[in-house]
Amino acid sequence: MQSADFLTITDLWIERGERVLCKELSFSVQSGEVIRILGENGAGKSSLLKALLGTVLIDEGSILYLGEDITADRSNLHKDTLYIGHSVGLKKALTVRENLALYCPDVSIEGYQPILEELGLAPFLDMPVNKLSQGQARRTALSRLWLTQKSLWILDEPFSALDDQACLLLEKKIEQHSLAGGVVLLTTHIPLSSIQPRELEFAV
Ligand SMILES: Nc1ncnc2c1ncn2[C@@H]1O[C@H](COP(=O)(O)OP(=O)(O)OP(=O)(O)O)[C@@H](O)[C@H]1O
Repeated sequence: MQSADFLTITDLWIERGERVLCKELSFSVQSGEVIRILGENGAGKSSLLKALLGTVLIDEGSILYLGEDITADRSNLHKDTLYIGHSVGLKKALTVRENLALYCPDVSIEGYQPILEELGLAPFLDMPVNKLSQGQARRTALSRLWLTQKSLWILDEPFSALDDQACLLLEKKIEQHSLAGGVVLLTTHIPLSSIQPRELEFAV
């Protein structure tokens, strides 16, 4: 028996304000795929990611997750998804350690010391996020990719504010996730150097 697509998007129609962002958009995603959503500023890439998550309403169309229709109820998708959006989504008054404890309650931070060292976060664990640079805050948000186990990563501009070393580290992590059968949907305006995602042009 043929296994179901990881995601099947059919005839998606999204309007925001006065604009139609997409009409009858259909595509499917298989396990292990990395998909880069392409499009100019304002094309609707972030809106599409949010529509998949259910935080932007879709006007028409359907979304299947592993063969199950989740258009009306995304809870099964949410259980398996890690979303990191444009804003880093951290509690700014809390320290890096406190944020990680909040978002990754099941892990012992000490067990992840090597990756926190590699991400350059170890010296800042007890610093409030509002005292970090943008790149350090982005690294903190992205460390959840190492600290949690979710099959679907939805990453909106994950490379922004990162230096070359952190970009490479993130690309390597995305590649490992896909080799392990995970799925990554991402947007980025930054050229990628070591991974070649499937590209999905987003335009009306
Ligand atoms: N909260 C909102 N309410 C109404 N319209 C919005 C809202 N957020 C974004 N839009 C509109 O939706 C359209 C698509 O925006 P979106 O952020 O999805 O584009 P994008 O392709 O991700 O852009 P960028 O590359 O600049 O990040 C834009 O016309 C924008 O003005």
